[in-house]
Amino acid sequence: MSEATSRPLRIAVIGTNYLGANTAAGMAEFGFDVIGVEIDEHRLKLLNDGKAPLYEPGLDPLLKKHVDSGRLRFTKDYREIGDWADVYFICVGTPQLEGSEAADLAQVNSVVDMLAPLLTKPTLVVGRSTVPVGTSKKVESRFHAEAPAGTGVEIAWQPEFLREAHGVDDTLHPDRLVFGVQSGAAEARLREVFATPISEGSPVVVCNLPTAELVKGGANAFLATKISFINALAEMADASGADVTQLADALGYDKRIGRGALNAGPGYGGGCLPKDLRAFMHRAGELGVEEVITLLREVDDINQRRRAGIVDLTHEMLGGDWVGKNVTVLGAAFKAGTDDVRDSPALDVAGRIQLHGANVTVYDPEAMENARRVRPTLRYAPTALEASRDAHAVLHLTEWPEFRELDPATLRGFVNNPVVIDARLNLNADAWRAAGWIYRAPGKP
Ligand SMILES: NC(=O)C1=CN([C@@H]2O[C@H](COP(=O)(O)OP(=O)(O)OC[C@H]3O[C@@H](n4cnc5c(N)ncnc54)[C@H](O)[C@@H]3O)[C@@H](O)[C@H]2O)C=CC1
Ligand SMILES: O=C(O)[C@H]1O[C@H](OP(=O)(O)OP(=O)(O)OC[C@H]2O[C@@H](n3ccc(=O)[nH]c3=O)[C@H](O)[C@@H]2O)[C@H](O)[C@@H](O)[C@@H]1O
Repeated sequence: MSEATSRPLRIAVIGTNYLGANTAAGMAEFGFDVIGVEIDEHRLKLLNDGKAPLYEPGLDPLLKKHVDSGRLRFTKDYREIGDWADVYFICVGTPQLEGSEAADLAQVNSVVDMLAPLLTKPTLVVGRSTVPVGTSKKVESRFHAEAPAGTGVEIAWQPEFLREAHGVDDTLHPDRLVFGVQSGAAEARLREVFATPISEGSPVVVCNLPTAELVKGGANAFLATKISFINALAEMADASGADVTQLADALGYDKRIGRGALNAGPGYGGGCLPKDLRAFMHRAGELGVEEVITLLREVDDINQRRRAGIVDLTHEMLGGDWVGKNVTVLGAAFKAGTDDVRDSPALDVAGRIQLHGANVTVYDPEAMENARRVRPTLRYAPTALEASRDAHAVLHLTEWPEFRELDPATLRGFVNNPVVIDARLNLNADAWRAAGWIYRAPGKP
């Protein structure tokens, strides 16, 4: 409840795809009145029908529940939120800038363009998008200069750590809340907004704006580093006959290390870790902290090497010849549980192999539509079995449970050549070998 008016808080969520759709639904679930602002007509229509614009387990029912209850609606018209909300959350995209490693802040700037002129009363604008350190102060200067309310518009930054495929749970039950604030009033307002998870035990870190911005970039840089570290150990395992999965299990028991983000595989992808690591390096360069770039450059290089390594191994398993060879790619999403194909290792590998001249057929349980849109020249099949027809090599590149449940004996009947490359190290090697397959998994003997 707003203390002043005894009505539920009013929350505006600007930009409602992966981050924003989860945020808007979560805010409604916390009991607030929510308006989501989205400029993409297709997403807007889906959202107003109570449907998520993406595949995210549990999000459709939550959206539907609150669209139906009237607590949540979506619009493209900023006039509906001007002077309406108690808190404005900025959740627009910050992709990699074309031709640079920097973050592209055009969407954040477009929010300021449209929102600032509509704010005539004091209010709180909270950034949730991932931005380079220093961005929030620039956003603040613009609001102060361009909003009729001037310095009455207060800026806070509250980075979000949700993982796709776990978006709803991570939004409702965050493992931590980071409030980058400049006043006790802003902290109090954020504590009011997140009262439910705080009462359930989510820890809160209250800090200044640059710390909040750096926490987010730092978290993703650390995750990327951990993944590349285990992938470097996979290279060591390949060179020495060790098993990287057992290695990860044994390292993970050390509480200081932990087992999370230690699954070796085709490297990290998605709409966040790759571009956030690069934006972090770029910003470090601007700030003159070159050592950070030296540290993280290798993380990115190892990640790229994983994709190239899978292509090389496929070439080797095809007898060193691409021509006339059929390659099946199981998986298109950047990880299981999502239809997101942004910077997906699976699609990248598929595209590289196609460029070499092989015929590539892709199957994914959820990401076919998105994959077709970004890689229209690849072939697509409606099932894993169909995709494997006449294959000379089958590549397991996204760890969907249905791939682990495939019967290798049945699949054996579909292919030309029983070669499987388990880049996710997630199939039952013994079962595949017993069914007559040549099973290879980078990092495993
Ligand atoms: N995808 C994820 O799981 C997470 C993303 N983040 C960060 O959150 C931010 C958003 O990420 P995504 O949702 O993945 O991005 P996205 O690019 O998928 O979605 C951004 C949405 O904002 C809309 N938009 C752009 N400009 C707008 C404007 N001026 N007004 C209203 N809507 C506008 C777009 O149409 C789009 O629907 C990024 O900074 C990302 O790094 C943070 C945590 C998790
Ligand atoms: O900033 C963001 O947007 C989000 O980025 C990641 O979330 P997400 O991209 O959804 O996916 P992760 O589960 O972290 O996986 C990222 C990539 O690393 C790969 N990965 C992950 C874990 C692992 O052990 N090994 C590994 O190769 C995944 O397959 C995937 O390609 C972070 O985990 C979130 O905390 C963060 O909020």
